[in-house]
Amino acid sequence: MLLFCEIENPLALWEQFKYHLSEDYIRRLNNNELAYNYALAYINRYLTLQGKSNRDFQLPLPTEPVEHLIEDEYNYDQADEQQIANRNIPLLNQEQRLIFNDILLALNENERVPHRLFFINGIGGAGKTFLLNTLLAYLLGNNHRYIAMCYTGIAASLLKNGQTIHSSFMLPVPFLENSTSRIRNQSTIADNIRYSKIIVIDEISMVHKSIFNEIDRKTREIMNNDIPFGGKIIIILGDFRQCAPIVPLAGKNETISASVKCSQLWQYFVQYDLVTNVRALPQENEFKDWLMTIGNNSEILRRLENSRDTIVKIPNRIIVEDVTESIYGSNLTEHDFTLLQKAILSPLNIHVKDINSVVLEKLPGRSRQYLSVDSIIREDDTTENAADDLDSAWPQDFLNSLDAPGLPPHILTLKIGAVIILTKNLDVKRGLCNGTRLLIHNLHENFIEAKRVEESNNEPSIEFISRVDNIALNSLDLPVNLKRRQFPVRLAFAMTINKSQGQTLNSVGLFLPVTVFDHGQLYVALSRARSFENLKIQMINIGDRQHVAETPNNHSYTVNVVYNELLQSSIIQ
Ligand SMILES: Nc1ncnc2c1ncn2[C@@H]1O[C@H](COP(=O)(O)OP(=O)(O)OP(=O)(O)O)[C@@H](O)[C@H]1O
Repeated sequence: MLLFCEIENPLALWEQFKYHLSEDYIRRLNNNELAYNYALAYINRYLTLQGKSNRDFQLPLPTEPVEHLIEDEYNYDQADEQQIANRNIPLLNQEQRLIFNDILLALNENERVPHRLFFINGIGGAGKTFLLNTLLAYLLGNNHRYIAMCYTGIAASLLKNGQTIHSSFMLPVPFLENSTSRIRNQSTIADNIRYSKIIVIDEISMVHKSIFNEIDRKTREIMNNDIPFGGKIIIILGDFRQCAPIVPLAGKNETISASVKCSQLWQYFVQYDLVTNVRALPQENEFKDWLMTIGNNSEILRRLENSRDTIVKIPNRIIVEDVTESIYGSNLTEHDFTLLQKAILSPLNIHVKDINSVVLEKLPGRSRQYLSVDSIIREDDTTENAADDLDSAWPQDFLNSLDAPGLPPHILTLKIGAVIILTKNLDVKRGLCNGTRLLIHNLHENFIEAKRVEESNNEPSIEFISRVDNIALNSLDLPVNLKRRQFPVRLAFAMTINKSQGQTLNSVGLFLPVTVFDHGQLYVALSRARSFENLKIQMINIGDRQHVAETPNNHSYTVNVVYNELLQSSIIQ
């Protein structure tokens, strides 16, 4: 609430509810005043992870130094973790075991492994998460501290004590070329980094080089030395066939240059490969092999003249005329959880929106509209006159018409039974992240009830989503920043390919009214599916760039964009 709901008087709220907020501590400590201190310290620690503190909300700080006494962010039972590690270590396959053993040798400063920087190059389904969680359980089982972070909240929620990179290192959003971490060297977060032996960064292909360099700079500063990453063991993981860091309006060179492979630090990493797909069933191997040819761009039908793009074959058996009909059929029913396993992907937002409206129509029942309240973010010292000027320069109608990736729409049209996606990290630890998909259970005036199915638990859990302030910082190409008060959700029967990275789906439709335009997009879209059987593609003929075969003997084909430089082990600039 403090972070997203602009509460007018947080102190009054605290005074009214402090007993309830501190109940657990009161029961344990039998001392109300001390318990309030613990609760305030807990709130402050949570806010610190988001770059704020109690002071920002006029809330008191604890009057006694209890910060170090509140439960550790690390929520674990050492014996349990040891058990998990003991169970999983014998299961590691040869590739996983080699990496695991080398990391332990580095941890024990054994001279057989003199390097401390590991890059694990893994295709999807090669067991990266399994290996990581085994390693993390081993570390916790032996009381070693670590930091596990990912580019997206969704991936972070799959790792034990995982967090996003931005919150682990308190990086501003957006992170600009000369932005820096806001961690104070004397803070608990700095201590956590100081005493962690290992730092893990997953989804490394999406991480911008300047973020990577800043993590290195900050770690050296905290460790007070000049060794790469302060001498810590760094484990980075990823698949560079997937989408690269997002750089607005970037061409090929800017995109490549934003990759961590172009950082000076890349040369110090030792590469390990995980190439065996542990997840694929034998009957899916043909599909996996085809995916690799797309990801590596190794079977090119032809090259387009004067273009970086290449043309690849698409098997005719997965081409359909109407992908919406193929994936969703004619009618949908409410409370159908299988919808969460389906999605139609497309390169551009405009087409995604159209499909979402079409599929929403297929659901029975009346739709409900929620309108946002939009405003321009004002500086704290804006005078009343200046505020009036701002309001007349940026009228409501114009603000309402703005749309930016990551921002919910001004007019949000929903129905019970619709699939939605969160546009904000609400609670990474509980898996409520930017990218989490949920099914609407009920719609109310001031909140939405939605259900999701967690991987570890087949019983759907119910979540309550309320309106929050959604901020579009520097993403609208405007000299001002927009604040939109709206439920942080969008419809998600369809989504953009970039947004789908990291999603696992049982039934995937790909809609290509335009061809893909960025590195890795075709591979990411196709690899959301697990076999040819659950993948359907609808394409529109676009000259020599994309074509649907008229006869079974003809090829269907489309554009594939792969920057080979990103697939090489190092990039010479
Ligand atoms: N050594 C192993 N023994 C038993 N099961 C394993 C092993 N390695 C991986 N698995 C299982 O294989 C499946 C795929 O592994 P995992 O999710 O770790 O792959 P991944 O590389 O993280 O995939 P993705 O990149 O697609 O998320 C999971 O169900 C995992 O539990």
